[in-house]
Amino acid sequence: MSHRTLPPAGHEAAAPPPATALAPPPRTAARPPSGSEPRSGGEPRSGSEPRSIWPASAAPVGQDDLAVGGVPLTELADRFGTPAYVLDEDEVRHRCRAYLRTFPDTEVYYAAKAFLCRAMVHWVQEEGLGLDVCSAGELELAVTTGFPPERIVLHGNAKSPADLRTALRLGVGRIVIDSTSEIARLAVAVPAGSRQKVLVRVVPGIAAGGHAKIRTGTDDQKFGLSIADGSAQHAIARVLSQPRLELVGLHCHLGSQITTVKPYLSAVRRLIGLLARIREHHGITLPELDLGGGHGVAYRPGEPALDLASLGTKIRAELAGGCAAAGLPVPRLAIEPGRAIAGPAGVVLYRVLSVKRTGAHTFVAVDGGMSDNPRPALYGVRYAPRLVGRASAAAPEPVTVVGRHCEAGDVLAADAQLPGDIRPGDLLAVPVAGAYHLSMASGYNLVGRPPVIAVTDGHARLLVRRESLADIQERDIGL
Ligand SMILES: Cc1ncc(COP(=O)(O)O)c(C=O)c1O
Ligand SMILES: N[C@@H](CCCC[NH3+])C(=O)O
Repeated sequence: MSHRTLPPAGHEAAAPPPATALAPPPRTAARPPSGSEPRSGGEPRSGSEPRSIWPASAAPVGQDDLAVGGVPLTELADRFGTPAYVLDEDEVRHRCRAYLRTFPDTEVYYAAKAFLCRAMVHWVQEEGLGLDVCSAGELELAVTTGFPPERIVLHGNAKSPADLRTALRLGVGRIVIDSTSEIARLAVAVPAGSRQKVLVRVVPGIAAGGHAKIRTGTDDQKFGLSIADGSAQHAIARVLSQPRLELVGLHCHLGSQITTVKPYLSAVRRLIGLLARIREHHGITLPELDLGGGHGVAYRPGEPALDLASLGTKIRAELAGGCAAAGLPVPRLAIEPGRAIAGPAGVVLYRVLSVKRTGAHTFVAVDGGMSDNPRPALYGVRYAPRLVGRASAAAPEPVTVVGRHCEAGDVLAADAQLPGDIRPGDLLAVPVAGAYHLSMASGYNLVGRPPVIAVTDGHARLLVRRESLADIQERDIGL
């Protein structure tokens, strides 16, 4: 389906919540690709029915190839080279729609840090989502692409003067206060006669998230203001004393890659408690509650994923019950999914450059690495690459897929299963590559960042070109 023929944004908002979790509704009759596995959305399916971690459009082509968005991956590798990131536009759009259907009456902000480019800005806007940004860079890219600034929320634990200036100049809808030192700094920058809507990011004291480095709901980390030690309450009082700041609500983001609903419900309870105390002390009722993102997806067959339908139903029930008990009106809800929208829509293609068999391991080295995907090195996460473009009768063997960088820790997929005859020249495809790969890419070893290619309806188009040596050299102005 081309995006030109899509219904207008919000068109499907009145439909009943889907039976699926983060999965898009069924669109094609394509069979899941061979060797595939649970859907990253973790949607409930009957019994032992196989589920896929690939985009819903993924379909086998002949004996050995796989098409995504109707385009064979071997064709993409030949045309655009490797490494290359492939983004299934329909998958992104359907994930946006699944959110809007599951969370009616909610502001759904796509978290741009997961992955942003101009096309992504268009897709998210056309589907009717807002945008969560955390720098002047993300903000400028979005607004200069035409995204309405009033539907943007700005985050950051250490917003620079340029971030704040840009936010005020462009007129962002909301700024999330993350520290007390930011309050006066922001207030003086707001032009006389106007008011900036703000939320205060609070730390509810809840441990959740896929790895210690990405848990942000507890007191022992850098984000937000603690409810337990009173910093949140103190910041709220300071904000309320600033006439140029309009406090519209509370924000919390528990962490990332959360696969159960329970921590979100605990957060709702604690935030309602704080809303009640704010009304008691300050006589005001805050109208908004932003629960952040963090919705987990499966990266490998059998891994758990957050059930979006259950999240939607249970959050609404908790909010309604808790507010009724506290005598508060139900605030307008906001959420900020990043990974669950972009992650499963992406596939990365690598070419095998060498295969080394040591005593204990087989190392399959490819032409990318930790410079385009630092996640395994950062969090020890695992991926499930597969061979495409060559039929192999060899039995699968455990291998370690490594990158090309000068680090022994440059691992892309530990304990992966690939055919025993894997060899240089083979093409590997890794699913669930759309979030936090390229957005965290580095310039290590000056290899240049890979391109991003959109696929839809059997067509491929370049969204972001490969970073060339000329790009790299241009920045280095010499002596
Ligand atoms: C404030 C905030 N909102 C939303 C997100 C998006 O998180 P995720 O991509 O896990 O949904 C993040 C990143 O963890 C974040 O820091
Ligand atoms: N970058 C992390 C998650 C942190 C998200 C940003 N707060 C990941 O790759 O999983």
